[in-house]
Amino acid sequence: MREDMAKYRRMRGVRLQSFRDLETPPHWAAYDTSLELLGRQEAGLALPKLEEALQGSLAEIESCRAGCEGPEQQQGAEEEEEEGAGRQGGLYEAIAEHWIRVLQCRQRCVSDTATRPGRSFPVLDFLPSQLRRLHEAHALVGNLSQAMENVLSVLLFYPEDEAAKKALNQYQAQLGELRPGLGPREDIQRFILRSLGEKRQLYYALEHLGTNFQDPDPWTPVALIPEALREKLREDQEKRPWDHELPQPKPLTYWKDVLLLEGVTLTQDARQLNGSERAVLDGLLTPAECGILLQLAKDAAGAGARSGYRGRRSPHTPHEHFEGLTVLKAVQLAQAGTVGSQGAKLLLEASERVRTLTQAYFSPERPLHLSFTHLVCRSAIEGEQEQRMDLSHPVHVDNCVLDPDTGECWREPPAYTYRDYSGVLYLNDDFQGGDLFFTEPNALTVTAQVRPRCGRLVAFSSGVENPHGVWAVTRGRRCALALWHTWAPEHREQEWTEAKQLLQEPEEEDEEDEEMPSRDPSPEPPSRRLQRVQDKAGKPPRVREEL
Ligand SMILES: O=C(O)CCC(=O)C(=O)O
Ligand SMILES: [Fe+2]
Repeated sequence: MREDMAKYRRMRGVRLQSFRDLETPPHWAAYDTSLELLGRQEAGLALPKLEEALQGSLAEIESCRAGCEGPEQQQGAEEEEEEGAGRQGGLYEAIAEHWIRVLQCRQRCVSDTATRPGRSFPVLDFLPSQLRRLHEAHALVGNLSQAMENVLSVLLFYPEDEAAKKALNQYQAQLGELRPGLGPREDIQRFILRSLGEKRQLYYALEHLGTNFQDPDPWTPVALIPEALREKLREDQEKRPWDHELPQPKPLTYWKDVLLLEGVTLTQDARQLNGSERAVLDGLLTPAECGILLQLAKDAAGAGARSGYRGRRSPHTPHEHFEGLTVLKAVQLAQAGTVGSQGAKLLLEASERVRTLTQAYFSPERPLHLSFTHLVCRSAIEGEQEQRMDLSHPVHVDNCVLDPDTGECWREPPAYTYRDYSGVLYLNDDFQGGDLFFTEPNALTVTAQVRPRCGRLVAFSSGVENPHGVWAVTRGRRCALALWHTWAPEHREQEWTEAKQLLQEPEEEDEEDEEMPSRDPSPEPPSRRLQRVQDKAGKPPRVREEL
């Protein structure tokens, strides 16, 4: 059905307005429209839709909860069987059991409401992420009190959320005198209080009565979970929610190399990201490593024109600065003493980590090579953020030229047609806006979003199945390592190999010098070293890729 609909929508002469959707629940319709408007930087127009989506979601949760109090036979047969043992007790046990079922059902309403019709998995953190968008959109149009109410509501879910705390301080500073009574939204306060009360009872029952409880929320405070259960639940949480439904083709090869990298976890798979060949993995870099790479980007930028490092207006938007550093340039700068060599080395190592993971996850049978590696920072230009309509990076496909009107994608130049998998390894989250989003091929309907943070990798196939863009960075500086992989060895990134050789060269030279005392021992300037590496490779330098 969905495919047919998509086909009709793409047909010439058919307009979107020709369709009346009688199936999509109103909160999803409002949610999608709001994302579309936000994607077009129409914060003012998006606000009523965002509010409608949030209120619609809360109303939907209420109506779902009301359905939980029906007679016992409404419960699934499987559960009955599973918990049948409890039925041998007396009246009090039966009442307790019934009440627990009601609570379990009510808690499930959050996931049900967050699951798009026809999809298997809920959008993670549906309510908090709507509140985040609300506070950002209110801030963009200058409604600071409402921005405050919404960011305070985010903090009810996540009291330690650094980005929310920072935004709160900024709003406070901008507002000066606070309106008396300004606090988190009442609807959200009520929702959380009630939900916590229920969770407390369900965790008690889980610990003492051996009943089931799959907490749908990642925000539940640890303090509320009985200590004896925490470790086990943390493990379950990591597996959830694809543990029972995801078919696991060749799980061993799939995970062998991934698990070699300690601390890396799969946070969202393609299903959760509402698409195919997409994944979010966390833990690829430690905070200290992110710090080193951020410092590298900063030092290279600080060296400015002298170093040949390119800091300029973004090629995608006039409202942001854009700095891009290649691995070879990083190593050259390190050799010239302009940046620390630790950063340059880590840049190579991190890109290799990404390659290993991307290959293990998407292409275990066929080697992937890096075709381009780019450390990219996008910075909001202060004073130019009012009513921005543009994106930090417009919707595009990495290996073909997308025609959003027809949904077709032309695999021909100027597209980098040999790109097979893309990866973005994020280094920070202390900026506003800048989420990555995926869309349908119409470049309008947002299907998933990813919030950057240190050590988070979003990896995806580079074809038409993954159109994506980046929302405007409206405050601060967003840095990430962008990488593209190819199956074609002839498109392997030559500069990456050169950079690696250059890094190893001093040791090799020492050895060579010992063996060949007749060689001129005078140190070479970096540029001549580079020249020699290129000669060794025996090929003329290829024109480097751009974004
Ligand atoms: O930085 C990101 O999140 C994505 C960038 C991107 O899509 C690109 O450079 O092609
Ligand atoms: Fe891209």
